[in-house]
Amino acid sequence: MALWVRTTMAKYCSYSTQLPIHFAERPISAFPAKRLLTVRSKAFSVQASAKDGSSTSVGFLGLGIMGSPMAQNLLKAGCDVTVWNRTKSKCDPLISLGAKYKPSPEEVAAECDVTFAMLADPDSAGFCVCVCVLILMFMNFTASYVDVSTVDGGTSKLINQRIKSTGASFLEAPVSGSKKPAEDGQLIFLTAGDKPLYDLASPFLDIMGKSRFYLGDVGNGAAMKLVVNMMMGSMMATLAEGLLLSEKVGLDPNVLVEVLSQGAISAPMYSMKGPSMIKSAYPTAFPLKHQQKDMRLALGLAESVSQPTPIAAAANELYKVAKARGLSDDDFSAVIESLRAKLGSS
Ligand SMILES: NC(=O)C1=CN([C@@H]2O[C@H](COP(=O)(O)OP(=O)(O)OC[C@H]3O[C@@H](n4cnc5c(N)ncnc54)[C@H](OP(=O)(O)O)[C@@H]3O)[C@@H](O)[C@H]2O)C=CC1
Ligand SMILES: O=CC(=O)O
Repeated sequence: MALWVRTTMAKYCSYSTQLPIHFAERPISAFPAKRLLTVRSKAFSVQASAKDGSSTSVGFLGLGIMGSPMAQNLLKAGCDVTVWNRTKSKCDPLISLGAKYKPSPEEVAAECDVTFAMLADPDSAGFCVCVCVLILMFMNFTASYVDVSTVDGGTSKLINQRIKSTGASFLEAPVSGSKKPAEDGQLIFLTAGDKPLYDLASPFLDIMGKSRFYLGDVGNGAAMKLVVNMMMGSMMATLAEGLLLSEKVGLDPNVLVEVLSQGAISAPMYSMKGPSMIKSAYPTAFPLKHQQKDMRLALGLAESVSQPTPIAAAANELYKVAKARGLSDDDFSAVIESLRAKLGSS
């Protein structure tokens, strides 16, 4: 079946990095209407059993820095979890904790009542939906799909259309909070889309997170996440400037971090990241390439409504410089290196 789906999908979209463009261009009407065979009884049983989240099968696509601990928390809470990751080896620790494994995203979606996707960017999120859509149409008429990746609203709306065209329901639910909050089940979910699915998914969101916001129509969750991360990216760039300036004028940057922590502009991020930035250490919690992606998407959002965002635009340039210097996979706090280069202090 998986082979058939892949062959059929190849008619619609290639597996290249350009796939989401094909995905975007393909009209919904291109999908056949076989789902008229819909079997509704499963939907009712899913809704009934999911009140405490206990007997709903959960799929998880994408086991990177965030996806792995999120799936792990679901397993630890006793959920029935099936995983897939492009690099299979990242599934192994989850399998040893009791997760089931499927070799493709579409097989996870076919198998599970609710499938979560935690993928890198719009391209990879679009890819997974693209391959899942056909199988949902033919095999799992009552499935639900929750995308927790950070993507732009346009991508999220397309994913929503594609998933809805199968009869399945869709929730966008990007998260605020990094590696440690993911490990600790302390994420903040910024959700939008099908309200019944929000209710269905809430027990799982509550296992993985400390709070959840329901923001209405698809696109609002993505927009909220991008505004938050645009501000976070600018704040990090400001911290980098402050640390380097304090050093240049002979102050101890560690004292600056302490002063910041006691004043009106204190932020957990400054206290967490400042000390390691001073030591030029950037252990990755939030990869710099993802922060730059979020700045880019946020600037696109601002552009779409003619909102000036000059500070974020300037910060984005620093992340681009850092990427060009080979720091994509370091923590986003490595953005300080682009200023060190500029100021000639490294
Ligand atoms: N890290 C953080 O602090 C936070 C991250 N986010 C967002 O969450 C998402 C995931 O982040 P994070 O876990 O840190 O990222 P990682 O880079 O650690 O993981 C990315 C995941 O996407 C998969 N992937 C990448 N490209 C493709 C592709 N072309 N096809 C299929 N799968 C692909 C990777 O698979 P593989 O293992 O094979 O590479 C991996 O599972 C991003 O959108 C990020 O912006 C949100 C909040 C916090
Ligand atoms: O997206 C990153 C985060 O820390 O939130």
